[in-house]
Amino acid sequence: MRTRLKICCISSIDEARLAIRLGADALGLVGRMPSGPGVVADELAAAVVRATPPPVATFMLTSERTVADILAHQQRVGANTIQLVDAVPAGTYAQLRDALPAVKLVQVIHVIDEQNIAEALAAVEAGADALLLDSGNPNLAVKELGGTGRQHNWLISRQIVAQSSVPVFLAGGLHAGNVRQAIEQVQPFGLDICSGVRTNGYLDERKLDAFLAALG
Ligand SMILES: O=C(O)c1ccccc1N[C@@H]1O[C@H](COP(=O)(O)O)[C@@H](O)[C@H]1O
Repeated sequence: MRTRLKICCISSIDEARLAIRLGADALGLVGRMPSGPGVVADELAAAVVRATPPPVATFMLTSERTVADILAHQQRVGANTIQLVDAVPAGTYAQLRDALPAVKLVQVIHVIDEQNIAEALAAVEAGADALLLDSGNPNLAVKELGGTGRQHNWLISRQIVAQSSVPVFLAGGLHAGNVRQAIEQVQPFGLDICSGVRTNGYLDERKLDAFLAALG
């Protein structure tokens, strides 16, 4: 099966159109975060969502952790997928699903050590529709919740993919030079990339072309 591609940190409608033209299956729109280079205003994220045709998916990245705040963020942006970049309390997925039955829920797991395998499987058990394995560190005083440009331990990611009953995206420091190895080693459902296809913060057509060529 073809490895799906999500292009993250979309910062304009032009970037969205470029990503779609080159074959993106999904676009990522980064909401308010404690750190990271990809944040955009909710109004801009909402405009990108409105300009994105099906079947391209729109992922709203949220660092909110209460159901009320996540729902409020979703109402401002209108994306069809919520990407939870931080851990959420038990019961959150069920409450979100009741409120937004058509919206998919993707839980980010920041892969630091083998304990993250149990964390990932618990998120699946609790009702996440998909997992996204990234390289942040939510334990820092100023949390890193993604957009690090760093690769993590893919041996752990491979174990999560092997044991997950839902699709798993791989993120974190991907670029044209390591994407082939990422696919072979981790065997994810999809790839998620931000800094590896950007120059000075802007989506770079040549880097994206090179990434896609390496993807095969
Ligand atoms: O990009 C950000 O600013 C960001 C901030 C907080 C959470 C997630 C963020 N972006 C996501 O991080 C992954 C990995 O980025 P990279 O490829 O390592 O630069 C990216 O795909 C976005 O989903």
